[in-house]
Amino acid sequence: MTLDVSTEGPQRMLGKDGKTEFVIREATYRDLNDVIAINRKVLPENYPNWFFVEHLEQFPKAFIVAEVGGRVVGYVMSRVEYGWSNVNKGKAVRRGHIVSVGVLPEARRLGIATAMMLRAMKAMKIYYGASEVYLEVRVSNTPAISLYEKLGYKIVGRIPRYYSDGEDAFLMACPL
Ligand SMILES: CC(=O)SCCNC(=O)CCNC(=O)[C@H](O)C(C)(C)COP(=O)(O)OP(=O)(O)OC[C@H]1O[C@@H](n2cnc3c(N)ncnc32)[C@H](O)[C@@H]1OP(=O)(O)O
Ligand SMILES: [Zn+2]
Repeated sequence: MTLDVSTEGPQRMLGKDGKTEFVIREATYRDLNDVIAINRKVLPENYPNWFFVEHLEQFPKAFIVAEVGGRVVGYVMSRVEYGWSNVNKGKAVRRGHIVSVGVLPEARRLGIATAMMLRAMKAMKIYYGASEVYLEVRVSNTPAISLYEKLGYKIVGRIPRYYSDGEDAFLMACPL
């Protein structure tokens, strides 16, 4: 997957329906209430407010939101860590971590998650020195798994009972 996307300023894009315009940009503090509301609406994995603030403070270039008609409809929250590679076993690397992704139901299948992910991945690489990126996803979450596969991620492991309801996670990773 090419990371041929800009990481500077707001980017206006056309949805896959050929008519919905959306904007991809870095999140600001003023977006956090919307981001938190979307997270609570679309995912069972929720976090205290400080967790969102901390990611925005530490990795602002890789905390991306999407807007349709001036309304925030999606987010990607990321971080970069130093740890064992999920791509080259035994090597310690700076690895990007996609912590949470969500798009409101009414704004799905337009390419918004794809565009936000590409921008977050490129930002992790060029601003924070990540050479690869990984994430966890529920083994039953077919839409998200196919999104990640299209972006070049591969399943590199399975984490038993990762989620609080007992479901396993796939560990997926992609070189940058
Ligand atoms: C690390 C984590 O956060 S894991 C959890 C991920 N988040 C969630 O599961 C929250 C609930 N789901 C969502 O918010 C959304 O459905 C997302 C984020 C998974 C996808 O957002 P979207 O903006 O709709 O994705 P986008 O339009 O870029 O889709 C890209 C590709 O992903 C795949 N995809 C997306 N949704 C679906 C679906 N419902 N069924 C099958 N494939 C899908 C398709 O391959 C799609 O390409 P296509 O539309 O050309 O077929
Ligand atoms: Zn994670």
